[in-house]
Amino acid sequence: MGKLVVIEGLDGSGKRTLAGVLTRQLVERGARVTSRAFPRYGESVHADLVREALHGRLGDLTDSVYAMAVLYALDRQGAATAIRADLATHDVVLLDRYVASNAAYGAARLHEDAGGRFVEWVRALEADRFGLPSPDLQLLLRVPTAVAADRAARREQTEADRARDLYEADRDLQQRCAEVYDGLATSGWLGPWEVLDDTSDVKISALLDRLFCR
Ligand SMILES: Nc1ncnc2c1ncn2[C@@H]1O[C@H](COP(=O)(O)OP(=O)(O)OP(=O)(O)O)[C@@H](O)[C@H]1O
Ligand SMILES: Cc1cn([C@H]2C[C@H](O)[C@@H](COP(=O)(O)O)O2)c(=O)[nH]c1=O
Repeated sequence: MGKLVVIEGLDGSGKRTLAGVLTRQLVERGARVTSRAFPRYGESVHADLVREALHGRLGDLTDSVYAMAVLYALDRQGAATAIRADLATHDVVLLDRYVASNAAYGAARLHEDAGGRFVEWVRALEADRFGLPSPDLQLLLRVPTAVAADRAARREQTEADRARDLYEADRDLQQRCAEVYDGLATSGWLGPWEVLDDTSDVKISALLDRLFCR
């Protein structure tokens, strides 16, 4: 049975970049690795609805933190069988965002913290009710909010179809989200966490030791 490793962090923090670095390093060491990113834009109707909502095209649906969270959760539920199948055939299944993104962004939108009602509601919905596999390790890519915002802004100018969405453009939301992420990591929400200060910080051998108890 493979290990489910999740990368979490703010918009523009470098999660996708880190997923690439980690995948290369793990493959070089002979691990069978597969990766996915949530939301699954272009693959799931729920993810596509999320994208429309994040760009203000679904009326007042975006205003509802709970409605948005249900869309994200349904996208993940639709991938649960595939994730389990991946875990059966790979050493590492790497996810760019998972359940903790829902907890962090929703709680931040509601001005709640990691110990608040919303975070517990997400856990009950996605872990208990939908039965999504628990992560073996959650990596929090913790870069300063201003750095993440600058990277997201630069990417908007250099990549097609990457206009910043409503969450990405909201610096106060991102700041509160960073605080909720810190709380989730400190409390070991949904499983173990490791905090990385930047992509250069990845100690791949330590990570492998931790994952495979060597
Ligand atoms: N360590 C780094 N130093 C400088 N630039 C970086 C670094 N990591 C990523 N970037 C750049 O920052 C931008 C955002 O990176 P990336 O797409 O990996 O972030 P992300 O966290 O996956 O973003 P999102 O959640 O918004 O999709 C990209 O243009 C990427 O090339
Ligand atoms: C998976 C997931 C994401 N979010 C938030 C985080 C981002 O601001 C947007 C879209 O994600 P992307 O990485 O920029 O494509 O949605 C969330 O609130 N809940 C989730 O489950």
